Amino acid sequence: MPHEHSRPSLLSAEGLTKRYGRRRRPALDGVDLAVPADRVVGLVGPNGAGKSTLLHLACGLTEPTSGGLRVLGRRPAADAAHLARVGFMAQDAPVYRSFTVAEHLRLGARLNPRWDMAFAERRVRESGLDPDQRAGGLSGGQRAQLALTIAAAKRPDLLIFDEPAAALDPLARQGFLQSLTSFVADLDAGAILSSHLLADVEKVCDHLVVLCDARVQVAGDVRDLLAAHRRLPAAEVPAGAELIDQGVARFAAPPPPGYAPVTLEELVLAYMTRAERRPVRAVQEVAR
Ligand SMILES: Nc1ncnc2c1ncn2[C@@H]1O[C@H](COP(=O)(O)OP(=O)(O)OP(=O)(O)O)[C@@H](O)[C@H]1O
Repeated sequence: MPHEHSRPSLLSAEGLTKRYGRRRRPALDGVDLAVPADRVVGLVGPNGAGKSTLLHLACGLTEPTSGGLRVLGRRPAADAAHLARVGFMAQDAPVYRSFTVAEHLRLGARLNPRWDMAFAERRVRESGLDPDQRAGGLSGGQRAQLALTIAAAKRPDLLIFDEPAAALDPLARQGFLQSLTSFVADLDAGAILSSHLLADVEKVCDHLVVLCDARVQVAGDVRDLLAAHRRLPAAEVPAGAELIDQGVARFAAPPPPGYAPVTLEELVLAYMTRAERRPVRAVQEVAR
């Protein structure tokens, strides 16, 4: 994380709210978030939590109902130059089924001013893809590799992935995550990756955002979060600690010795369980 002070934050949101219809519950409800530069962010949360909505807002695919969002210091998709700085890989790695692999690369070159054809062709070779094969005939893993290559060949400063590896078998997933990690390092880029697969998040991410019930439950660098949370042996909560759920507590200051550390999975589950037990909106509605 060497450029923290010289680069704008990856993502910052203030009171970010998105409703898809006036009568519907908001998909995002007053989200405040500040993700520093140069992070690989794991965005996790249950189905319907608002993860895709947040990623679509970040790419400029949809507009907020209220509140503000900045990506790399600017309004999402502010202009063509800003669009070129963000690579997006949507759920299920969509590709043009009737286009060949090589045609995808040529299309990428026409659409993206910073396109790196040498990189794209090398990646296609390295992933064993046949340039003449139509994308409709690729396996899920091959399609994911093609979509990742296209996103990275834009040479973006931020790569955004919406559940990129969900449909892949363990071997294809491992290859995909290795490619993702090496692209992020080579491009010197940040990345945001939504996933239900906590083991994947643990492998590749250094920053975590837990989104449940349209709100951020906890966010921070994984190292700091793990350092601040401990497992409590009994129901008694020591001074300076807040019980989250599932016997996991957050300490305001470095925890005293004697408490067992938590895994990332335990930490995420504690916040998800708390949000499920005590939905913020339910509490607000009772108070009205
Ligand atoms: N285009 C849309 N029109 C109407 N409602 C939508 C639309 N997109 C999302 N929603 C609703 O917004 C809420 C959040 O959905 P979103 O897809 O952002 O969640 P998610 O966390 O990505 O879920 P998942 O993990 O299942 O992909 C859900 O209630 C969903 O039904």
